[in-house]
Amino acid sequence: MYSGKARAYTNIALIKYWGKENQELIIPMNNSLSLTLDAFYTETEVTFSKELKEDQFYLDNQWQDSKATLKVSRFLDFVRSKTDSSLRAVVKSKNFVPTAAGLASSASGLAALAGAASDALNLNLTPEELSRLARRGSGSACRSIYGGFAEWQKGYSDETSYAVQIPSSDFENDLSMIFVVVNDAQKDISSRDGMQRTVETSAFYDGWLQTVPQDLAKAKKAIKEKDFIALGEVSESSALKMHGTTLAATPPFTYWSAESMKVMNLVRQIRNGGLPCYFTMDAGPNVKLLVERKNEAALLSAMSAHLDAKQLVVAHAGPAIEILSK
Ligand SMILES: O=C(O)C[C@@](O)(CF)CCOP(=O)(O)OP(=O)(O)O
Repeated sequence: MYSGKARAYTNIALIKYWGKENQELIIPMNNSLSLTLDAFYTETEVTFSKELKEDQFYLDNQWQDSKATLKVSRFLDFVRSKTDSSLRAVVKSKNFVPTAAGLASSASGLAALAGAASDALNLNLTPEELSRLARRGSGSACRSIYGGFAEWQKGYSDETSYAVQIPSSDFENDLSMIFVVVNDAQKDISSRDGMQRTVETSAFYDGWLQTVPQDLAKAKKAIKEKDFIALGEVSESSALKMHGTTLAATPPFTYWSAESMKVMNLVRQIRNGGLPCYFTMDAGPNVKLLVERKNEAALLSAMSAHLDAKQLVVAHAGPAIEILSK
């Protein structure tokens, strides 16, 4: 029996990953940049054993059926192919997210899985190698190997596509991210399906892609100069352009609900009132607010005048993946 355990934190992209150049290898169309957060993390334990006839996946102590297990078992197949092993595994994952629903991320889950599996098999991977491995589970997971700011360098092959830490002289600790949990969530299209449909059919996709390199450069410059306004502006713009591509897909779709729009307009209103704050969104209706830590309380009170305080979850910069003693 070989077992391993890891804890990995979620990350939110400021410059979005939205589309694959290679589905099988999960090579993205563009580089992306994220902030790892402390509020949500996944702890995963993996035990490979020759006694097992098939992989078993438990999430928060609930056995998961084959559909829910798809990303996990595909990832384990990949690990087995890399290590010439045929051993099946029991995977036990626990998501540590505040009560608010829908905040767990596949990024922390697949990153924790990669960490636990490599620990179980004593692969002793470098962060770059672990990032490359996690990418095969889920693209955004490759960024959760690092704390603070990370850049996923798209590369052009399995070997060259992985994330690296962005030096930031602690700027991440000047920031807060407030998750606004939106309750009118309709059944979402998964990020994997949403980006595939967009790449294949959206008239706006190329326009989005052309703007990414300059946005990435702006974001890295803003981090280097600790320029919050510049980072907020380029992050909000990146999210809006990414989501704009879905409207021109066939069939068109959007992750924005009526409440999402209300929150976005509220952020603009508060910003125009003089409090620097920006928003970003991913493959769901929840809205993530970016604000300087010194203005976190002011933004929280401005938002709670319009929203139920239970919908607001505060996060700060989070650490790198942790391999936990078995
Ligand atoms: O995180 C970002 O950069 C932007 C998104 O969150 C926007 F929704 C996409 C994340 O996609 P992911 O779940 O990693 O897809 P996979 O590679 O098909 O598993």
